[in-house]
Amino acid sequence: MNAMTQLPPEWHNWIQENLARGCAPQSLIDDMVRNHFDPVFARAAVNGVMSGPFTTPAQTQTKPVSHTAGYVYEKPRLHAGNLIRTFDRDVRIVTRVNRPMIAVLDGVLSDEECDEMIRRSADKMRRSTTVDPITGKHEVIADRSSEGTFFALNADPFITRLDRRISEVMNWPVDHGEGLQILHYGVGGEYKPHFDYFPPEDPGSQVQMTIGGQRVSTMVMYLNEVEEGGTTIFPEIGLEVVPKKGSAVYFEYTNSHNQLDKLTLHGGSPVTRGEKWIVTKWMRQRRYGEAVA
Ligand SMILES: O=C(O)CCC(=O)C(=O)O
Ligand SMILES: [Fe+2]
Repeated sequence: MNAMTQLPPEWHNWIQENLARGCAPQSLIDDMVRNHFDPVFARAAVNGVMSGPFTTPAQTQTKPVSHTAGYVYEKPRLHAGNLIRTFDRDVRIVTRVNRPMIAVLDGVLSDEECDEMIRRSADKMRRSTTVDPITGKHEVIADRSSEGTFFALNADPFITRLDRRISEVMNWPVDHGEGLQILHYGVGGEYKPHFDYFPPEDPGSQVQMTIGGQRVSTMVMYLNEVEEGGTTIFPEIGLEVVPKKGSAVYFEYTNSHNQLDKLTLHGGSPVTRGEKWIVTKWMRQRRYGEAVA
């Protein structure tokens, strides 16, 4: 039998989900090889997902990245004005940075929605097992530390409502969005500075971008108050956003010429007291799930 050298979308999700749960990368590569993937390809695919922001904080590494010089700032996708009216909620813009394009938004989620999101995620992490997408067999991986989970687009009416509101706030089509990704940090938990876009020189980036193209924008929503630490940091410009339940930080980094804005380097600083729950939305250039040749 020929080894597989194309990454089907279900395997892309499978790698993403299991890395987010803290599975050892080598165990995922071994599983893929057992399922007839070419070993070199399997390693590139897992590395590619790892170099994206799907990894748990402990696995994240910064690496030198080269970028297009002279990023051209176009008209922001985010609405002008101080208030964004979505179909079911008004969201207030409290701070804007123009270069890079960053905004802090108030009231993206209600307190009840934040609580519900945490409840559902904690439940999901408890129940999580690894599912082999070919055999459908569920397996519990012993070395997993449940750090994150995600909700497929339009998973149920609650998620659908949030996906719709978030797409209106980000002013980008709902079907260009990846599923909502939840991350939980305890004391000491951090997310080292990284880019949310796929650096073109990383071998795994090509694999990532076969589905929906490059990422264009991010919104990180805070689900709880963090006692101390846990700010979202933008080291290139010295900005720190303090988590506030229901608020969010939004930023854009890919323009219509496919240039990438390296000033959007960002991370989550260590939580020094309490805990931190966030939900992140990443938007793609095209419909997510739409493969390109
Ligand atoms: O934890 C944070 O504040 C940043 C999270 C982040 O960078 C991401 O989810 O891509
Ligand atoms: Fe990020």
